[in-house]
Amino acid sequence: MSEQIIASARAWVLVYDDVNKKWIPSGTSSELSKVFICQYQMNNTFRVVGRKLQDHEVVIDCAIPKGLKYNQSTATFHQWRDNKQVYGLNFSTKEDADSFGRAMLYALDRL
Ligand SMILES: CC[C@@H]1C=C[C@H]2CCN(C(=O)[C@@H]3CC[C@H]4C=C[C@]5(CCCN5C(=O)[C@H](Cc5ccccc5Cl)NC(C)=O)C(=O)N43)[C@@H]2C(=O)N1CC(=O)O
Repeated sequence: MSEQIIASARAWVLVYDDVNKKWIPSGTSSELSKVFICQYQMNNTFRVVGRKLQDHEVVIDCAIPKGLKYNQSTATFHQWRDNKQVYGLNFSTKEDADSFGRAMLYALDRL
């Protein structure tokens, strides 16, 4: 009854380098990852978790706060920010982006 996966998609996980004004891969190398939206039912919280397909390195693990502004920039690139950084998901397919985006909106709707 703990954590429920409500979405999974393939994407390159990026963070924005504000100094050099460019996207850099999150983690030690730029590799395709599996990204999930996980729901904790007992306290109705959600988070985005991502792990590299190859070595399972955790490349993202961030809470989805109530009121988050989730920006679907393009059909395959979605992004959002927290007080520390800007996260970007460069999805491998439009379908992956669509299903992840729908699950994100579902989560934001329930918070
Ligand atoms: C993987 C390469 C990548 C692929 C796709 C395209 C799509 C557009 N795009 C960007 O980076 C766009 C272009 C302008 C730049 C300027 C600033 C940025 C960067 C930092 C955040 N941001 C905001 O616009 C945020 C968004 C937001 C709105 C609302 C809520 C939350 C947020 Cl985060 N606006 C605020 C006000 O925060 C930004 O996304 N930017 C990506 C891109 O060019 N490339 C190619 C490359 O980089 O070579």
